[in-house]
Amino acid sequence: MRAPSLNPVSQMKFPGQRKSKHYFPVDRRDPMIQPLASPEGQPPYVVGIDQTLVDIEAHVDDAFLARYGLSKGHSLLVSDDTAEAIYQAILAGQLVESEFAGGTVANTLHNYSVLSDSRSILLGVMSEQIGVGSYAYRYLCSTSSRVDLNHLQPVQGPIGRCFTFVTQDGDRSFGISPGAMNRLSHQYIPESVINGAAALVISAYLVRGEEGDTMKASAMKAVSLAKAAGVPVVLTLGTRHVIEADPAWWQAFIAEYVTVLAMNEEEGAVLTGQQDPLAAAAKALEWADLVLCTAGPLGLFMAGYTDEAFKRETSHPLLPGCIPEFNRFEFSRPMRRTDCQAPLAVFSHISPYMGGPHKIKNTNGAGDGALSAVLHDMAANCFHRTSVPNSAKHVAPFLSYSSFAQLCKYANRVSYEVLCQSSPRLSRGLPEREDSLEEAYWER
Ligand SMILES: Nc1ncnc2c1ncn2[C@@H]1O[C@H](COP(=O)(O)OP(=O)(O)OP(=O)(O)O)[C@@H](O)[C@H]1O
Ligand SMILES: O=c1[nH]cnc2c1ncn2[C@@H]1O[C@H](CO)[C@@H](O)[C@H]1O
Repeated sequence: MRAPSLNPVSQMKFPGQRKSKHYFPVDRRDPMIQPLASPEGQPPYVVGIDQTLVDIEAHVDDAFLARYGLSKGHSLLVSDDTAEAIYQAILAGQLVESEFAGGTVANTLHNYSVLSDSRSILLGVMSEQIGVGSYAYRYLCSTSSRVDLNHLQPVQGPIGRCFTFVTQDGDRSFGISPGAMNRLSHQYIPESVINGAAALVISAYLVRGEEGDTMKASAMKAVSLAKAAGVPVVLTLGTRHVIEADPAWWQAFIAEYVTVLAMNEEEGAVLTGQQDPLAAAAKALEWADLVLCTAGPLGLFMAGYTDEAFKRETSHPLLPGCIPEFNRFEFSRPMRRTDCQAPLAVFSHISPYMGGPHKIKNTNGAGDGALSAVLHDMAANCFHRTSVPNSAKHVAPFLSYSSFAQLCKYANRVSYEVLCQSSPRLSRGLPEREDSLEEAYWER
């Protein structure tokens, strides 16, 4: 097992220059501003709850998916018998490409920690007895040492398995064999950990359990604590099937608890009834404060609120869409609707970075990557607020350090990196400076 504590980190890596203009002015200090935090001050952390599982990746054809009742592009639970049959089939065909820690929230935390070089905390279960080479062992081996696993709940039995099937078009479909992944007890949701976080990340998958599973109740405890403490709750929708089972329940849940909603256009369509990702993001603003809607080869959209008093007009070309010139105020920074005296809805969009990688082998985790970038920017804002509280950046309670437009750029860049590394978990962060960026892309 790992050492109980992590290396002390008193700094946090900031999102960095994603454009030549200062994305974060790390080397330009305003002499009038005194940083107040002591050098020992701890940077913020992000906490998340996930179903602990390992992705077992295999490349198969559509007929294979049909044979085992899987749904293309989605995540379905499979019975123990089906899991065993699948496992034998992929072993016999020597189809296993990799076995790697997965889980949509855990991927997001891992990537957050890689990008920020900073701490995140994962809540979930972990097998009490771990043999070398077991799934639990692989899980621990492929999680960043910046992800704090000290609060995991020990359980009897295996963690979950996520058969990750990549088809020829690069799309991914999941079959989940849950093991003990849904047994998280509310006693392993520490109030102090939730209350001190820059954000709490959960996924819609957490409610998908069987009779007797405790995960949903534990997640509900966490969101209630976060709400009471004013900690932003970040919900990622995970897969269409979970939402379409009861969209009205999700709408009410989001309205009650969620600050930041992340979804792809399919999930957005079942939640809101709007096929168009921009329209879906706009509709979701009825319930959430900030929305990230990824749309595969179309890039991604963000929607949110800013106060009329702080709106900033873009210098980019105005874009057409179901909301004409929707990006007009994309240089504004997001705020909670209730923090705005006169809330103004703001939208932004970006096309895939460099048009997307030359060849995409696997799109698994591209959306999780985008969300980890948004979390990094939100946590950087918390860090800056405690370090330089009298900065003009904090005249209002903004949710992120950067504007909608910059958030889109950063999220999109991280998705591209996930696609290039062909893995939902980044093994390295982004370059400090993107020398090629200006000429190659932003200045185009
Ligand atoms: N085919 C593609 N070409 C170019 N860029 C892509 C492509 N697919 C995905 N991307 C990039 O990745 C981002 C996220 O993709 P996508 O909408 O597929 O995420 P997702 O379905 O939520 O993924 P996951 O659930 O596996 O994390 C997009 O906004 C885009 O920047
Ligand atoms: O039921 C689930 N719970 C948690 N994570 C899941 C589930 N199904 C799939 N993924 C995870 O989603 C990631 C890509 O977004 C994959 O890495 C996979 O592990």
